[in-house]
Order: sequence, then structure tokens, then C-alpha cells
Amino acid sequence: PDLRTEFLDLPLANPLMNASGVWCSVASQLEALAECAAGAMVTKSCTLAQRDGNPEPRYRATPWGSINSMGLPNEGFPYYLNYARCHDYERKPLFMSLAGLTLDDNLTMVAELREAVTPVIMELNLSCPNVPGKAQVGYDFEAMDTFIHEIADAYDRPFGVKLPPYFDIAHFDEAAAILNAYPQIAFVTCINSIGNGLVIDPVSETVVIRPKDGFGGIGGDFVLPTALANVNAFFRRCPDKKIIGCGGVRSGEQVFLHLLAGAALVQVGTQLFEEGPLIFPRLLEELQAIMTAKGYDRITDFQGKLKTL
Ligand SMILES: CC(C)(C)CCc1c(C(=O)O)[nH]c(=O)[nH]c1=O
Repeated sequence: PDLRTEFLDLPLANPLMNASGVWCSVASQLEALAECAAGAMVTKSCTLAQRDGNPEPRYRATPWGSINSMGLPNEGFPYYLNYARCHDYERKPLFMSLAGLTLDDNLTMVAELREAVTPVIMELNLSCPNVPGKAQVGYDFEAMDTFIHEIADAYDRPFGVKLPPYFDIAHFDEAAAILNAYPQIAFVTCINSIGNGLVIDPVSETVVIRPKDGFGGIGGDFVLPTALANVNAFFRRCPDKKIIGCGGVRSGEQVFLHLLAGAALVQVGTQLFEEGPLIFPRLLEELQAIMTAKGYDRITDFQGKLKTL
């Protein structure tokens, strides 16, 4: 079967890529992603200045997924912009994730990105912090509209947004209404980790990560139904935009489900953290086996063709 696809008029060898934050914080990791089998790649969400992030342990794997409260550790915007300048775009597209600590920081980064002569694709992380004491931008629809309005104005190219998961139909409607007001938003990546979960070790009677009293974003198997729902909800509501699926991918089967639900590309987070970039050949093989068994020759034979009862 043929796994080739295209995204924003760019050819991709296949629809797989990493999730921002995983295996993409430093040059050695980015070079490994550039050389691996994934069809595209994205950098760790960056802030204007370098950040150490939270004290460790700040990531833990569990039998059903992962919990993390990294605290946005990253090398700073200039580092990733420099990588973007050196990336081999003939090999695969590069996405750059931005998560400024303030709207102003985001505008500063976007203005510089606009001037940079590079075909990098911007993914704006809307789980970025808002005014202290208020919900993250992705959960504060007024702030979300303001952030997108200002950033769209400051940037002259199509870009995408990374959304937190929503759990209420009214929220799908409200978030989609905001996004649809901006044709410049070419894609929507669903989902970021499910925020503020708590993993407890029954033996030690202790939380498993140090920051935030053990509260952290949940990823992995546990988030798959929520990820598929968010992919399909925005696929239905934003017909003029592409959806990138993220959440719960550990085998070819979940890649298949994300594509069926409407994803154009599929990101891998927790399982990539555990397995490394060699997960990509495995996922591609497993996806091809499923397509062969079902008689599908190419991705478009089933992409977005989820059936209802
Ligand atoms: C949660 C924030 C620290 C505000 C953004 C960075 C981020 C982090 C992180 O760096 O802790 N972890 C996630 O699972 N998703 C994210 O978007």
C-alpha cells in the first residue's frame, strides 16, 4: 500500500510525525528525527528565552500511558529558529511549536519567524500559560480569540494551533467557531495531554512526579478515546482545515483510527518517548498490514471515512 500523503501542498513519505515535546528538544534529537522514517517532525514548544523547566522527576511512564509536568524546558526560540534554518526540507517538512509565556513573547517570536526565510510550519501551542490564576489559553475562549487574532495579524503565512482536549460539545462548538473565523489557521492539532491528572504509587503511597504536588498532563493509551473524539469533532466542524491527530498512538491500529476519524497526519508522543524513533518503521509496517488486510491502496481510501451507526 502507498503511505504517501501531502500537507499544505508539501509531499510527505507518510503521515507520521513526533508530538511536540517528545524527542525534539536538542539538535541531536532533532537530527535523529530528521533521519528517521517519520514523514514530518516538530520541535519542542519554545519560549523566547531558554528554560530549565521543572525539577525532576517530571515525566513518568505507566502501564497505560504517561504523566508529565516538564514545565516547558527548552533551548529558547533562537536555537530552534537556527535549527529551522539548517533543516533539509527536501527530506521532510519541519514544524516549529511556539508556547510563549505571554502574548507579547509569542508576538516577538512570530514577528521574527515571519522575517526568517524558511519554509518551517508554525504550530501555536494554545496550552501556553495565560494570566496567572486564569485557565490556560486553550480553555479561556476570550483569550484564545485575542491570541489568535494578534498572532494571525503578526504572521503572514498559514499556521496551525495545538489544542488541549475538550469534553463538552458546547466547547467543541465554541472553539471551532473561533478557529473558523481565521482562514489563516490551516490546521488544528488535537490533542495536547489531558491536564492535571494524578498518578499515585500504592506501595509508597506517594505521587510519582515532583512538580505541582504530582499533578501532570496525561498521555498514552488512556487518552485515545478523547483524542479520537477531538480529532473527529474538529474534522466535522472545520471542513476547510486539516486536522493532525495526537494521543494514544502505540501501534498501527491507533494510527489507522486517527486517520479514519479525520486526521491528515498523526503524531506520536508517549510511545515515542518510550521506544525512540525506531517506533516509526514499526508503525508504518503495522499500518500497511491493516491496509492490506482491508484492501486499501492509499490513505485517502479510508481517511475521514469513519462510519456512524
Ligand atoms: C503545559 C505547558 C508547560 C504550559 C506547555 C508545555 C507542555 C508540557 C510541558 O512542557 O510541561 N507538557 C505537555 O504535556 N504539554 C505541553 O504543552
